[in-house]
Amino acid sequence: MKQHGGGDASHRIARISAHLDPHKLQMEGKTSLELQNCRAKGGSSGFKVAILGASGGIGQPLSLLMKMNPLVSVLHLYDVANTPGVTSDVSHMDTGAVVRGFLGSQQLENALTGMDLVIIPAGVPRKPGMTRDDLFNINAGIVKTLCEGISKCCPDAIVNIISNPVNSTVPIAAEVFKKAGTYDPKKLLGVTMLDVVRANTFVAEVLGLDPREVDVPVVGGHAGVTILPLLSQIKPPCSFTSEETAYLTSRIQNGGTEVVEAKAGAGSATLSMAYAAVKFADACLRGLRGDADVIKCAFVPSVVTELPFFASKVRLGRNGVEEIYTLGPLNEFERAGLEMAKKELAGSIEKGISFATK
Ligand SMILES: NC(=O)C1=CN([C@@H]2O[C@H](COP(=O)(O)OP(=O)(O)OC[C@H]3O[C@@H](n4cnc5c(N)ncnc54)[C@H](O)[C@@H]3O)[C@@H](O)[C@H]2O)C=CC1
Ligand SMILES: O=C([O-])CC(=O)C(=O)O
Repeated sequence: MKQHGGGDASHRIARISAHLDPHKLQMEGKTSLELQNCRAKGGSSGFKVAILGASGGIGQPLSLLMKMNPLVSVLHLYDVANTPGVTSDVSHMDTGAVVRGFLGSQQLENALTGMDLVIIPAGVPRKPGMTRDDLFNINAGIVKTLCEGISKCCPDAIVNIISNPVNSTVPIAAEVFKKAGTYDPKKLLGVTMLDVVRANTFVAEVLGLDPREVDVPVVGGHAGVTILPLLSQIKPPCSFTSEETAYLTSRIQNGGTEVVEAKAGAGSATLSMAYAAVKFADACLRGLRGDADVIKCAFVPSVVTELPFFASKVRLGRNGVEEIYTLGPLNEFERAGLEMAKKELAGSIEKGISFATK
């Protein structure tokens, strides 16, 4: 019997089950890209987004939240483990995005082909007593390989890097893209949104405000003293005692460690990170759509300081980062913090560059 929407019923059912199982696809002799295209026609108009590391602590809630984002028409979930289960689960949500799963390195290229935005939370998290830099030995190689895939399959995509240490993994990504001849500094962004999310929350707590009314710029990088909240520039404008400033700065800088210790060996921030990653990815997509005044903090290739990468407020647009804002007036406490941040950042950036160019 012919069905409305094209194809007979048995073919349509085969197509739907194949979309959930890449192995069935190969048996049918169709490439996953062919299938992706035919499925995408049924989805809503919007952007194509891939999550690399989609089965992890961050990856799973991030997949859930991106499936809920109306700007996403196609959502590719890639990991080296467990993507069939995560994909099956998320794909039952009755939202517009079409979800497809990709398992293992042989499926990386299909996962990346045609993507507008690639979000990378792949890699190991901290345990108590570790610094983010202790993750370098494992995560540097993971990010390098994934970025080589991006260069090959979706060189024009916006890339959001979550994997730690962000202060080094973003420079690694830049070097991989340079080597491949695909580097566009406007499209590479390290995700520091969680620092802003925490800063807004902790400041709101101290001031007795709704966190949604607070906006704290956080600049520098994403580890310890490189996380530099600019409390003198918060919205709404407020002043703090020196005790409040010291307490808030330290709590924001150590927010990640606070979660690592509370989880006691079970990992680091995942739920608040997924929330922050979606907030940031949504801003990138709104920028791509052409919305005006989309401004967020991110760790990007930058000339704001003498360092080649730095986190500050950026304006997101159709080409990615369209404007990077200067730091504005800093008070004495922040100026001292900036010097400490730059010193540590310089070493982490250099470490990433030399890893990728060796
Ligand atoms: N930028 C930020 O603000 C934050 C960054 N992070 C970082 O995010 C990363 C992930 O954290 P979690 O999700 O908690 O870790 P997790 O261990 O729960 O998940 C990581 C996932 O990556 C996958 N993976 C490993 N190697 C891969 C590869 N080569 N290709 C694709 N996937 C691969 C694993 O199979 C796993 O599913 C860590 O490096 C962590 O430090 C965590 C919180 C905040
Ligand atoms: O602290 C960690 O290891 C994870 C992270 O980057 C954060 O929560 O800010």
